[in-house]
Amino acid sequence: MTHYPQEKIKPYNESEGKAVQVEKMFDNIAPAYDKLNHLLSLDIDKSWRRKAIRLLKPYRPQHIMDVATGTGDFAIQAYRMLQPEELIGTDISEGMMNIGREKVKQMHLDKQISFAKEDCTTLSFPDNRFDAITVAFGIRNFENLDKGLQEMHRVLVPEGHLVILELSEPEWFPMKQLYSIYSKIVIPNLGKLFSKDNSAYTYLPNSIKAFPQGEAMQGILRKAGFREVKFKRLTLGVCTLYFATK
Ligand SMILES: C[S@@+](CC[C@H](N)C(=O)[O-])C[C@H]1O[C@@H](n2cnc3c(N)ncnc32)[C@H](O)[C@@H]1O
Repeated sequence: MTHYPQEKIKPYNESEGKAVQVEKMFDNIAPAYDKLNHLLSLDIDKSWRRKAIRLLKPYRPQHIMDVATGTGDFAIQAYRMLQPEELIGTDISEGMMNIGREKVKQMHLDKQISFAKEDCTTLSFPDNRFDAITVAFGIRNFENLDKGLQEMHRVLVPEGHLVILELSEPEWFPMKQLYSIYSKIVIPNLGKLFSKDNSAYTYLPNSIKAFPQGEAMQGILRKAGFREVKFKRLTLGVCTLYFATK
């Protein structure tokens, strides 16, 4: 098991474990999360989500788990585009999922989309349970990335697919320079203002910076047992989309 730099980047302090702090942080920012998410990404996150889900369409997955589902935006979009028999959103933050539960109820999708508290590094599901797994902006927060990926591999059916969206640091001019200013000034200040959490939106760019991206992440996915691992940089590298098969 390798340990990666982002596993040491924690929201609040050095003493508590990362998962405990991440759960607290998301419970804390849950009421502001949706608004801030769309504001900080200038709504581009919506097109990233659609692009990611489109990759699954040809395989018509019927049993889907959306890991780190948070307030459910990815799960809702996936349900609309794929119409699976079953869609379970899992997360460690009940605060985030409660917002998601309320949203799906209002959309009359509460029979189609369910939520369950699950830490992705120790899933309670049996082997070969899902045809597809999706994770949007979640894996960067795992306390143990290798374990999380191994668990997702275990509960996928053979030939099942994993789709990951994760924020990344642009490597080239001019986006590298623009992103640098945005992540040092705009994200922490707007984040603090809207979420009232002084650390969460400093943790965000710091954890993005430390997280393995592109070819490095491709290697980590292969090590967890995935094959045909592909990735695509979106919006000049602000986000990276990974697609892998069990
Ligand atoms: C940035 S939010 C993303 C929410 C949603 N996927 C979206 O696209 O808006 C990250 C979520 O990951 C969850 N999370 C962090 N570590 C996790 C873990 N080990 N297992 C499951 N969920 C986790 C957090 O609680 C949080 O709700």
